[in-house]
Amino acid sequence: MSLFLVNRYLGDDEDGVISKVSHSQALLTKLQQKVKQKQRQSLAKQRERTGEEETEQQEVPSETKDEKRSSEKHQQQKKKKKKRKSTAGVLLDADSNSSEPAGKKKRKGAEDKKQTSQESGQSVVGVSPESCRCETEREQEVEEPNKDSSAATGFRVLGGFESRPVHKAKRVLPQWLAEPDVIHRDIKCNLVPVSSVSGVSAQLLRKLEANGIQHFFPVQAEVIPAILEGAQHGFLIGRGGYRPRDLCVSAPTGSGKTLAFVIPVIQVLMERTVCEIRALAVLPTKELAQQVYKVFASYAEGTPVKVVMLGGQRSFAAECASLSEQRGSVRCSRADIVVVTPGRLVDHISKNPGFCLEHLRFLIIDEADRMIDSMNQLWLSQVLKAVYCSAAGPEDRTLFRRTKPACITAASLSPGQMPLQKLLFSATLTQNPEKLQQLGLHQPQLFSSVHSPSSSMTPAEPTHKHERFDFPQGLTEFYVPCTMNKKPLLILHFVLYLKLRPILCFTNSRETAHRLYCLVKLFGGVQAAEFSSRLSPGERKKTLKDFEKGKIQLLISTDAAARGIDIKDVKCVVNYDAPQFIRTYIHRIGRTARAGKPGLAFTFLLRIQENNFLRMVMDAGSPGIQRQLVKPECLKGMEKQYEVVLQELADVIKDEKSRH
Ligand SMILES: Nc1ncnc2c1ncn2[C@@H]1O[C@H](COP(=O)(O)OP(=O)(O)OP(=O)(O)O)[C@@H](O)[C@H]1O
Repeated sequence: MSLFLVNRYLGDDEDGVISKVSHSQALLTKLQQKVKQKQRQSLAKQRERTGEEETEQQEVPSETKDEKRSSEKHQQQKKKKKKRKSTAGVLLDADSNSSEPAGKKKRKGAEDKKQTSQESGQSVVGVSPESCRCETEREQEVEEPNKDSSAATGFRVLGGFESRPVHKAKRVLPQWLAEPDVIHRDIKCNLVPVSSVSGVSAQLLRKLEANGIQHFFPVQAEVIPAILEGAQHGFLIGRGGYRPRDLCVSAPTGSGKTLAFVIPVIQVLMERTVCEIRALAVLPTKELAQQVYKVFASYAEGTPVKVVMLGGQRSFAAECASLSEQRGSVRCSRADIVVVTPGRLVDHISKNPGFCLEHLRFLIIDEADRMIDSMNQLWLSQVLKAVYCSAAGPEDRTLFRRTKPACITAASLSPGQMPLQKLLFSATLTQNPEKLQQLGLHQPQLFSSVHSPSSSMTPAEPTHKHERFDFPQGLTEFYVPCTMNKKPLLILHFVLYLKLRPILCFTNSRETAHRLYCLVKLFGGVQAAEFSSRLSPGERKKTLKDFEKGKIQLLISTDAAARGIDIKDVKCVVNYDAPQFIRTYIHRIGRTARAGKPGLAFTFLLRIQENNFLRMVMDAGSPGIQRQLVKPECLKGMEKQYEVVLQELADVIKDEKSRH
């Protein structure tokens, strides 16, 4: 049985006369006949009107008779048609009804056409087949408007073809970036008692309290439960057999992001039986890796969890020995958590056969935006290769297995998949989806405290031109208009007379840092130190320790200390050289006003730098930067000594250059 029946119009006679001829031929002949009839009919009418009827009768009597007959027949046919159409019209929608009957329109149109052709002097008598076809076409043209009318055809005409203005495509953020889980900005007003966050063991709670932590900061209160939730059925299998979502955390400098991953990772790994590398924390510099290692080690103490740091301070062989040992023919891991810099990580993946990442559960990427920028080192692809190197084949019968992430199907989830979860942290996490895409995130979830148009907008709104970041609540920003030669006097004025110490002072190059350090030392009266790649890792470590202990009043540093370094009670940050990029500015000033405490940030600006710098800061979402003028009289007293010191400095630098 056919589902659809297609009825074709075969003319008025459906008596089977044309059944032997092909339908199309029959239709064509019929149409041609009709055209002729119409032509004759209209000709006759015209003659009647112009009084030429008699003459015409003499000339073509037989034709006229025929015409009359055909005209009568035609009239009858039209009546029939009209009748049918009016019946069809009853079935049509109200909007398809035409005020004027279609047949009438058709006639009127045809008549109008004829009139026009006569006016233009065209003879209708003896119409050639060519002109006949032309006339037919014209008639069809006149009929066009009637085609629109569904009343004429009996079919409903569907709409939606009218042209509309084309709108320019808007750029939209993926939903997970546009609608993040919001982290409260104000630390002090949103403290959460540590005991009220479920899933943290009594042992860790005791440790937190012993370290003076009674409350979790907002970022910790949000992120710790989220990580624990992804591992609530253990670290070997995701919730419901699925891979947990990767997490991205964007919260201000000093807001406590380190503990937000340290606590849940240790909590999850405390329940492990076999020691294998299950968490890898990757940080851009040795100092930062050292700092994060310390926090991990402090909370892992007293638990079975073992933490190892790979930062290049020890020999490669010593690091290998700390990672695994050989017991007979079996390799045994000696680390559950490894804290590492990208360079050293790649070294161990490629050169250390005892470095096994096949059991990795957490990949923590701290200072994630910087790590994305250093992606050209290809460390991430090396890690993923090492994680999935022994991807099991179909013959594998182990309880849990590890296969490269692909489409989720019933078959792909059986046996259970050992998940790898990426955890990204930064104070200036990029919201550029193209950059984040390089990390191959799985159903990412964003935690952010940035209430900027770019993050609060709906996915349908365009992205904001400038990236916006969150600034620490307790921070007050200033800029100090100055000239190049007054900068050293200004910094001395800050330390000696304003007593803003300890000061962390940033320069744009290690040469400037060194010159300034030498100058301040020659000037005297200030305990100063420098911090840059001029120093060995050991010297840098000692310098930071002395600064933390309060032995150094003025630490002059390159951007080596701009990111992540957590030094308690830095009262003031000075940008001796204005930073070129907003991210650098945010990380530099974030060395003060940490953990909800107050702090001051000053930026020395030359006249030509003012406009661009201030615009950059305001565009980034700064709550406001105030102008701080230092009167020339305040510096007058130091000028004489400064001139002398400048002479000495030239000799010192010359001396140093000759020695190298
Ligand atoms: N719940 C808490 N209670 C009290 N102090 C805390 C708490 N959490 C973290 N801190 C302290 O706050 C300081 C800043 O923490 P942390 O270094 O983790 O900040 P961060 O967000 O990683 O900053 P950055 O972006 O600059 O790296 C540290 O000294 C830390 O000990």
